[in-house]
Amino acid sequence: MSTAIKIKEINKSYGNLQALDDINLDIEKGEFFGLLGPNGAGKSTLIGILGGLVHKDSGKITVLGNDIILNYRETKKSLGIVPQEITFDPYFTVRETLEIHSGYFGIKNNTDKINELLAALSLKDKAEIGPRQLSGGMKRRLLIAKALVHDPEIIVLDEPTAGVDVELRNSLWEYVIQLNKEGKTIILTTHYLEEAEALCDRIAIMNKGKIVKVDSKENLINSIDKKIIKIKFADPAHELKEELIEIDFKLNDDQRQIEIETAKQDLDKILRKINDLNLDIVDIDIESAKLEDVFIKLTNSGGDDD
Ligand SMILES: Nc1ncnc2c1ncn2[C@@H]1O[C@H](COP(=O)(O)OP(=O)(O)OP(=O)(O)O)[C@@H](O)[C@H]1O
Repeated sequence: MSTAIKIKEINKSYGNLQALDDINLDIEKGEFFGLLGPNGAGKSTLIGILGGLVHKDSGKITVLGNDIILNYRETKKSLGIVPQEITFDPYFTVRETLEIHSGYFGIKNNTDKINELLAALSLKDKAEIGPRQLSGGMKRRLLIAKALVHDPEIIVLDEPTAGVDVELRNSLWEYVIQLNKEGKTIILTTHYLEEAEALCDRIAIMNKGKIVKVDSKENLINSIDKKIIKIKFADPAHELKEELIEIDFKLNDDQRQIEIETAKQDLDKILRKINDLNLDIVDIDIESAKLEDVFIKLTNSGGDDD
């Protein structure tokens, strides 16, 4: 794979606040890359620098080999950035907005691409109305369409599903997955960690202006030594209390269900102990660590509330 984006020693301060602190990151062509972090971690600042909206203090970024400052025009063509904040000119319809935006890239007749985007983002029947008449979720989809009219190689989605309902979220992901399969590089920031876990190949976790970890999703999840075992018994399992005395576990009120959080290597020992008691098991469920566990460990914060 060759490099799509190379970020080298990027620093950015706002007064006394160091929003980005020596950021180094390479994103390969064709990757589905996740950029995660709690509020204020610096994700949007980094994306703003990439898109030429925020001035970096130092460092260098190249996009498909082009320096973002020296080769500004080439960079713009390669990137489709969907920003977090929604802004539109209220005087133009959805279709006109997309036609005008195509014009910024020197694309004159872009009807096929515009129709493809309107269909893929379920905006077809809204094509002739103005952005003011769109709901929040529809506006966000128009923002995505706008970023893609020039068919960029690299697509950056900054919180694209905030305020988008589940059905449309799914169809949006289907479209983005298809673009990724066609070879487009996707960079995603999201606070929905289960979304990042389902979609991304590789993930960078940022916190307080720094990248605290970059790795494949599998390696990140495997780095957490945790299993959650849930077992349901046919009858109350009073005897477990004593048998599992040295293990941390939760037994529910009717004593018919037990939940144990354990290191992977203790799994076998615990299951044997339970088996030795000859309890009648009606259901068993073993859960692995989730991306959210990694996120919390590395940033000391939860995913959904930030
Ligand atoms: N224009 C600005 N002026 C001053 N401080 C800013 C500015 N933009 C961002 N910051 C600060 O820089 C830090 C990084 O903000 P940034 O928006 O990049 O974080 P983020 O990871 O995108 O957060 P979120 O998940 O909330 O979007 C925050 O502390 C923020 O308050």
